[in-house]
Parts: sequence; structure tokens; C-alpha cells
Amino acid sequence: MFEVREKPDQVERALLVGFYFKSDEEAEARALLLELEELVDTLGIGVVGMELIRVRAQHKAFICGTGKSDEVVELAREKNCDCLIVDNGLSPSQQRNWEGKAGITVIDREEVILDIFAKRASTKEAQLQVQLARMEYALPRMAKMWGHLDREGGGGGGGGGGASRGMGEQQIEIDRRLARNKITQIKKDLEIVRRQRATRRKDRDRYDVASSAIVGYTNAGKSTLLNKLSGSEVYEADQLFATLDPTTRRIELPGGQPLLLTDTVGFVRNLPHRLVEAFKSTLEEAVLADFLIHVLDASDPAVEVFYRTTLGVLEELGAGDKPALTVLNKVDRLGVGAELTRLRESFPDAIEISARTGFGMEELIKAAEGQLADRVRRRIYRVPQSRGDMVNLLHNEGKVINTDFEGNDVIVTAVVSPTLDGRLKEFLEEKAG
Ligand SMILES: Nc1nc2c(ncn2[C@@H]2O[C@H](COP(=O)(O)OP(=O)(O)OP(=O)(O)O)[C@@H](O)[C@H]2O)c(=O)[nH]1
Ligand SMILES: [Mg+2]
Repeated sequence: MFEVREKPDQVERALLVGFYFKSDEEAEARALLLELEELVDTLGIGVVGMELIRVRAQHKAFICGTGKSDEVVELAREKNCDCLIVDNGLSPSQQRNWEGKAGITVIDREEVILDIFAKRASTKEAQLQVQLARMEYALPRMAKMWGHLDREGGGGGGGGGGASRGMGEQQIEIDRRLARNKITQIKKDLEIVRRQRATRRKDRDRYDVASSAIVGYTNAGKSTLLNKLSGSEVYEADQLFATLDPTTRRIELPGGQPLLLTDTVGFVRNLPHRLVEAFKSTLEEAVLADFLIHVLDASDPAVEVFYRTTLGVLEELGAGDKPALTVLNKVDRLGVGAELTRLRESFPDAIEISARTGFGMEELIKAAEGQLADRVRRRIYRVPQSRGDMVNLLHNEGKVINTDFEGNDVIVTAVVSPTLDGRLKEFLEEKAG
């Protein structure tokens, strides 16, 4: 059966190269290259050098000109690299050209991210999504995987050359067909898993509990915040893409109303589009939430860029105009003074917190309650004991604060949603807040 080759598993020493074209693109390209270094590090590959190269015009074969590509290959040789990682997207033919010239593995940013995602995915859905994205990435690149069959055959001499060439090509055709079948199968499996998720979500909607999605750039501290707010143990780590599957926790706000908080996959610049596509359903939590908590790493100098990147992806997902609380996290790492002043100017409405120390949690929770002000209300109902079904409904879908008995009636004080309130209209005794 066709499997995607795990190239980065086989390499240890990488040279990173980023190409840019105009002088005003240099700073951005440099920041991206540093980010690539972190991504590569996350994969466990050693980075032995980084080169930022200005190119006057896109060259078709290598992005840069032949002379420059020779220099890069020479440098990779000097540094004894077994892998060249290009920060720009490489077309299948460019990747082949580079590998042909360098004689070592050559990958691009997209493949690095795909590999991290493949390693991290833990739920069935995330695994299928990553598998799909990798297959689609690999399909047009399969020719080169079997190129060696042809080359070996050709080099072997004699009359066998022609037959061997045919063998390589046949093998590619077989693999392509297998890959396409597999892609169809994965899509079917995904459809099933998604339907199950939709059913679960519908169950949740039936209970009409408010929900919020924690979004933000990778490593901003989303999982740490969820843990802090819910007292749970979601995996958090100083790694890029520590979280790949949405985790939902139910918390209770001080007023008694429940809130579902979902941690989501982190965003990153130049996220391969096919991964945005693949993860759309995972990020649906963000689209469907009542409001978003947009977490920013205040200690990162590029925080404004990260903010815009996340907004861009949210827009693409159709969640661009969701109400959102902007949160400046990791303020414990900031000194007082200029830095904070600048951040406050850039994000005048942001809530300053430290998910690590717990600083600012009260303010954040108050703001979350503010977001839900018109969603929940406190009510006192008088329900005849014969209507136990209504009392059960209050317990299941609302938050019961107190129960008293008066004659044949049950007096229930509860925090309820407008929908639930509507269903209990005839039993309303008093509006209590
Ligand atoms: N100093 C400090 N570090 C923090 C704070 N919040 C999170 N961190 C650290 O930042 C790193 C990333 O935190 P995570 O919560 O895993 O970040 P995330 O946004 O969930 O990241 P991904 O899942 O990779 O998208 C971890 O090492 C955390 O301990 C904070 O308020 N202060
Ligand atoms: Mg996380």
C-alpha cells in the first residue's frame, strides 16, 4: 500500500534557506526564517545554518538563479548537511531540481508543517485530515520517489535500460492510482467522523450552553489559559503546534452560568492553504462559538503580525466578525515601561493577563460574562410537583441555584438561557436579575 515517505525522520542536519525579492521584504523574510528554525527544531532536526538570500526575479527552475543555487548547494556540502529546507513554497518540479542538484533531501515550509501536524494529530479526525493533506501534497511529487528505479536501471547498462525505465513509470502509475483511491477513502472516513461531531455538537446546542473558542497564534498560551480557567490538564508546551485537536472544557462563571471553552489549533504565517482547508472543520468550533478569546503573546516582538495573521485566518473561516475578547498574555514576561505602552496603544481594548501566574483572570472572566449578558438570566419558577419534567429540564439545561418546596409546588431559582426561559414562561414567579 502506498505510504507517504517520512523524509524528515531520516535527516539530521539541515540548512535553511529563505528567498525574498524586494528590499522591503527583508525583515518579514528574516522573521519567517527564524520561525522556520523553530518549526524545524520542533521536528527534532538540527539546524546547522540559515541563509537569507535576495533574488532579483523569480527563476523558474530554482526560485533563484543557477549561480546562487550552486552556492547554496556548495554551502550545504561544506556544512555536511543531509537536508536543505526552503522557506518558500517549492513546486514539485523545483523540489526535484533542487534534489537533483544537491543530492540530498530538499523540503519546503509546507512539508515541515505537514510533518509536525502528522506527528501531533491524536484524534481520528485530525489524523485523517493530516493524512489527506499529506497525500494531496505528495501526489504530484511522486514521480521523483521512483526516479531512482529508472536511474538505476539505466545505469545498469545492457538492454535492460528500456524495460527498467518502463518499470519506474509503471510503478508511479500504480502508486498514483493507489494514492487517489486512498484519498477518496480518507474523504469518506472524514465525512463519517464529521457527521458524528456534528451530532455531538447538536446535542450540545440542544442544551443551549454558551460557548467560547480560544484562538491565536501558535505558542501564544491558549492551552495554558484553558488549563488555568478550567483547572484541567490540557497538553501545553513550549513547542509550535502543541495542540492539534480542539479540547472543550465546561467551566462555570461566577454568576452560575456554564460556559464551554474550546482550545483550538494555533495559527501560523503561511499556513499551507491545504491545511487551512483540512482544519476548517476543527476550527468550526471557532465559527460556531458565541464569542472568541483571542490570545496574544505580549512578550513576542511580532505580536501585531501574529494578531493580523490570526484575524486573516478567522476571516477565511467566516468568523471574522465574531465578537472577540483580545487578551495580551504573558505580561509577567514584560518589564514595565515602553513595551507595555506600545502594546496598549496597539491593542487599546485588550485585557492583560498571565495564564501562567493567573494574573488578570478575574477581569477576563468578567469580560466573558459581559459577552453573555443577554444570553443568560436568573429566574425563579414555581413548578407544580406534577411537572417533574420541567424541574428536570431546569437541572439539565440550566443552572439550578436553589430549590424550595411550598405546598405542592417546587420553587426553583436558576440561571437560564433565553430559550429555556421561554419554555418555562408559564411557571415564571419572579425575575431575579
Ligand atoms: N511566562 C509565561 N509563559 C506562558 C504564559 N502562558 C503560556 N506560557 C508558556 O508558553 C508556552 C506555550 O503555551 P501553550 O499554552 O502550549 O500555547 P498554545 O497557544 O496552546 O500553543 P499551540 O498549542 O502550540 O498553538 C508554554 O511553555 C507555556 O508555559 C504566561 O502567561 N507567561
Ligand atoms: Mg495549545
